[in-house]
Order: sequence, then structure tokens, then C-alpha cells
Amino acid sequence: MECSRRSSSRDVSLKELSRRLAEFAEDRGWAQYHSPRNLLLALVGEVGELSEIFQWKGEVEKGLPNWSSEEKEHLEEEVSDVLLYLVQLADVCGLDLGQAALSKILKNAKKYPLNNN
Ligand SMILES: Nc1ccn([C@H]2C[C@H](O)[C@@H](COP(=O)(O)OP(=O)(O)OP(=O)(O)O)O2)c(=O)n1
Repeated sequence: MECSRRSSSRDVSLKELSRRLAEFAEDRGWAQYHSPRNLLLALVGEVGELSEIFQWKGEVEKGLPNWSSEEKEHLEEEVSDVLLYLVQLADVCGLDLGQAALSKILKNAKKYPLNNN
């Protein structure tokens, strides 16, 4: 089922994104181009596009209270492009991105213990 705009606020798993992206690429014959290196370069390109949105704006308030809905929609698109290429990169490298990220959070907690003083 393809839907371009949000239909509900249900949780979306990384595995669902991964499956939908694999179908998308397969249907278009693009999987052959989705090598780790190509996906990494595409990811970096999208990070650049995301950065452009903030470029020259000065500091931006959390929640983006002064942004127009068009600006927020543009931001949603670029943030999504970064995530979607990252998910595909993890996939073609044979990684479980969700598990890897959870493990990293645990490692971070050990590296930076609570400072109870
Ligand atoms: N070979 C490709 C090409 C595109 N996409 C998907 C992942 C991204 O979500 C989006 C990127 O599409 P574009 O290259 O058209 O980039 P933009 O959406 O940023 O468009 P533009 O660069 O015109 O702003 O499409 C993909 O998975 N594999």
C-alpha cells in the first residue's frame, strides 16, 4: 500500500521502512545500484540538503515555532531522505540498525555513567 501523506500517528518500525524501501528499489530495478558506497554518498548528499535548510538561519528555537508549514514540510522530507538512505545502507551491509542502535545506547550509558553527586 502506497500512501504519500501521513494517515495516522502509529509507530513505524525500522523493519517496515526497510521492507518498503527494498520493494521500492526492487520494483524499479534499482537494487543493482544500491551498493554500500552509493548509498553512503546518497546519504551524505541528503545530509547536505538537510543542512541547507538551517544554513544562515542563526540559532533556531526548539519546536520551530516561527517556521511556516511549508518550511516544516521541507524539513520532514529532508530528514526522511537521510533516514531512508541510512536504513538502506544498514540493510545492504547486513546490519540490524534497530538492534545496533540499542546496543550503542547501552555502550553510551556505560561510557558516560550518571554523575550522582
Ligand atoms: N536510487 C534511489 C533514488 C531515490 N531513492 C529515494 C530515497 C530518498 O528518499 C529519495 C531521494 O530522491 P531524490 O534523489 O529525487 O532526492 P530529493 O527527494 O531530495 O529531490 P531533490 O534532490 O530534487 O530535492 O528517493 C532511493 O531510495 N534510491
